[in-house]
Amino acid sequence: MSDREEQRKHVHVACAIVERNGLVLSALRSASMNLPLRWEFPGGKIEPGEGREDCLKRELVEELGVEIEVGSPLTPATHSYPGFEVTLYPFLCRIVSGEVTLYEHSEARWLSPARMLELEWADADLPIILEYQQLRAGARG
Ligand SMILES: Nc1nc2c([nH]c(=O)n2[C@@H]2O[C@H](COP(=O)(O)OP(=O)(O)OP(=O)(O)O)[C@@H](O)[C@H]2O)c(=O)[nH]1
Repeated sequence: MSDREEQRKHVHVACAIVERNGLVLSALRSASMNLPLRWEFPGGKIEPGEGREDCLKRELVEELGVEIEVGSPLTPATHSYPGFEVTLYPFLCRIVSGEVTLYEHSEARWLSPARMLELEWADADLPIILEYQQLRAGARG
């Protein structure tokens, strides 16, 4: 690996696939955020020494004011954006208390899994969405 690649910023992000009544929660990044106006799964950067599940629980309280239960992981996805790389660690989750309140995002929507790709997602999310759609299509048999 060259010095340049070693110095490239790589962020590790836990993200929540929050399910309720067969729908999944998506959140729109606000115009002031990095990757503005792209849809994403709520979550954020894992802090030093923090577990992925603990990160998710913290981020969901900070971003949306909800407490969640963290369930099974899906496959982590790594993506190169201009200027940085990200690895996303997705987990199936459900809300155990609180109402979704937008503290950082500009919009939130509950989507059916089959219609998720009608929105413009952050590029790194695409493999996660495809895996999730297969999982849920399989669950319906
Ligand atoms: N939470 C979340 N972040 C994602 C997703 N997909 C994706 O590429 N990301 C990227 O992962 C990073 C998450 O960082 P973050 O939300 O904690 O922080 P940020 O860059 O918005 O702001 P900050 O650096 O001021 O904390 C962002 O660069 C974001 O663009 C996703 O589905 N959920």
